[in-house]
This record gives sequence, structure tokens and C-alpha cells, in this order.
Amino acid sequence: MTSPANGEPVIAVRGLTKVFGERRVVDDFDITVPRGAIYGFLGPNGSGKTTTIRMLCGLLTPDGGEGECLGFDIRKEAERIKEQVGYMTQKFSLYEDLSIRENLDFIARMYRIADRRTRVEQALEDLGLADRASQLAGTLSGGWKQRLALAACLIHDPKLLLLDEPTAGVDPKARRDFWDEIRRLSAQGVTVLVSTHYMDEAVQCDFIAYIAYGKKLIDGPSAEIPEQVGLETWRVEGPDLAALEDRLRTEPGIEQVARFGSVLHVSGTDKAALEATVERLAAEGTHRWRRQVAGLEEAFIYLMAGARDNFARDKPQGAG
Ligand SMILES: Nc1ncnc2c1ncn2[C@@H]1O[C@H](COP(=O)(O)OP(=O)(O)OP(=O)(O)O)[C@@H](O)[C@H]1O
Repeated sequence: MTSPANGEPVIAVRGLTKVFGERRVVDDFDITVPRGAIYGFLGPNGSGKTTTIRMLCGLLTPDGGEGECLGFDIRKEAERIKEQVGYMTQKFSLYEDLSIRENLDFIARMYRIADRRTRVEQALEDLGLADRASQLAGTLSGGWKQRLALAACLIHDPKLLLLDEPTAGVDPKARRDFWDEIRRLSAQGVTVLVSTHYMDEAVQCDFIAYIAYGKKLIDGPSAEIPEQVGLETWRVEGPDLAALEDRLRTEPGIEQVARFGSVLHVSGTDKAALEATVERLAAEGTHRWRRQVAGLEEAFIYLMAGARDNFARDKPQGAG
């Protein structure tokens, strides 16, 4: 069976393009995903993340572009790709009137898994679902539904997981548990591509691509994203931060004020303008100012703040 060797990327596509009507919803998109990586897709609603994911796994035929996923041609060998991909969609798509075990058994039958019963019991154990195996899927909370959905898309041992906003609407504790599971899978060599709107998920990714209006605006290892965004950041602490926060938002050179506990992180892309403002405010002597290395958190807040729902209007505005 063809499969990418260790050093080869699991996904390598170039110029991926999809047009719906007159809209180019994915535009000349390149992406390379190394084996075992957790790769995050960030971007506003409607920026083309789902469409890209669907083209990568052979569910949608691109109008332009080429490449391989899991060593198979995304245009000509879509069926082979689907066999080895676990795809978790935004919408819960399992049977609500079947139990957890019955749902997994059904999926295992669809994949014609030889040792079906053992595999289902194993999946129940691995995902911590064994105690609830008889519970109807429709009666599960959001976090448990999502765990079941993950178990279902892992049942055939996929090499690549495509997760489309897997934790939307799930509470932070369930989200952390989910991510522990993703890390465990990644450590076993499963490659994960995940789209998200959440900062706490973005910071878990090894690589990030930021997408707006179907175009990839930024991508790279997570640690390099802040530099690419080009934010200069200062931290400030002292009395009455709420009032200071309001004031800072009107000062020149300050594009973002984010609160982290008892400090504010103040950022901008115009270094000189920001420094002039900081110097002036620091001279007042009421607050302590210190230069701060911009992290992924600041970069993420900056990117998402600039983003609006794509295609909500005809003309692009404020992308990224
Ligand atoms: N089958 C389709 N026919 C026509 N337009 C479509 C189709 N599928 C998606 N679109 C449009 O393409 C654009 C990109 O949608 P897509 O779902 O890929 O974005 P997304 O980044 O995943 O958004 P979200 O974060 O909201 O899921 C949207 O404007 C959407 O309405």
C-alpha cells in the first residue's frame, strides 16, 4: 500500500482552488503538512477552511491545483485517501437513537473491520466511553458527543485526522480532555489537521495557517507566527487597569490591548508610534511598562480581531 515514508509530508498540495458560482472560496492555496504534526487552520467564518479540508480528503474536487494526501493524488485517488482519513465534521452526524456502542459498531461494519467487536471495545476503552457504552447518543452532553464522534472517526485506525471545529460549543474542561487525546494520537504518529476559532486550541498546534477570503495569509511553525504578524508588545501593570485600558485604546500606535490577569499587553505593528506613546505614558510614572516578546496569544487575538465573517459582504474588508 502506498503511504508516505517517514520524512515525506502527509499532505502536499499546490494552487488548490475552488469556485462556487462567482466566488473563489479557496484561492491558490498551498499547504505542506509533516507526518505526526498538529496543523491548525485559523480564520473567520466563511474563509474556506471547510472547503479546503473537503478537497484535501477527496470529498470535493478542486477546480484548480494538484497534490497528494497520504501519498495519493487528491484528484485521481480520492477513494484511497478516504479509506485512511478520519474526518470529524462540525455537525454531530451519528445516530441519536442508537447507543454509543451501537453507533461505533455501525461505523465499524461500514468500514468492514475484521475484528469488529474487539475494535469497538478497544475504542470504548481508549476514549473513556466504556462506562456509558449503553447510553443513547442523543442523551449525551456536548463534550461526550464530541468524544464519541472522535471515537467513531478513529475506528478504522486512520493515519490522518481532519477535525473541523471539533470543540465548538464544548466547555473548557472537555476541550482540554479532547486535546489530551489529540496530543496522544499525534505522539503515535497520527497527523492532525484542525480548524478552530479558539486561542487555547491554536496554541496547541505545531503549525498554523491563517486563512481569510480563501487565501492563506500566514503560515509556519507556531513559534514563528508572532514574528510574521509583526506585533510589537509591551506589558503594563499598576493601579486601575480598567480605566487605563479605555484610555490606551485611543492612543496612537496602539492597535490592541489584551488583559492577562493583572497586566495588560499592549500591541501595535508600527513600532515607532507605539514606542513614542509608551515613552510618553511611562513618563507619567503611574504604571510600570516593560517590553514583552509578542507571543502566539497576542498574534492570535490580533488576527481574529481583524477578521470579519468572510463573504458577509461582496467586497473584502478588514481581512487579517
Ligand atoms: N456547496 C457550496 N455551494 C456554494 N457555496 C458554498 C458551498 N460550500 C461552501 N460555500 C461557501 O463558501 C465559503 C467558504 O465556506 P467554508 O465552509 O469553506 O468556510 P469556513 O472557513 O469553513 O467557515 P466556518 O468557520 O463558518 O465553518 C462560504 O461563503 C460558504 O457559504
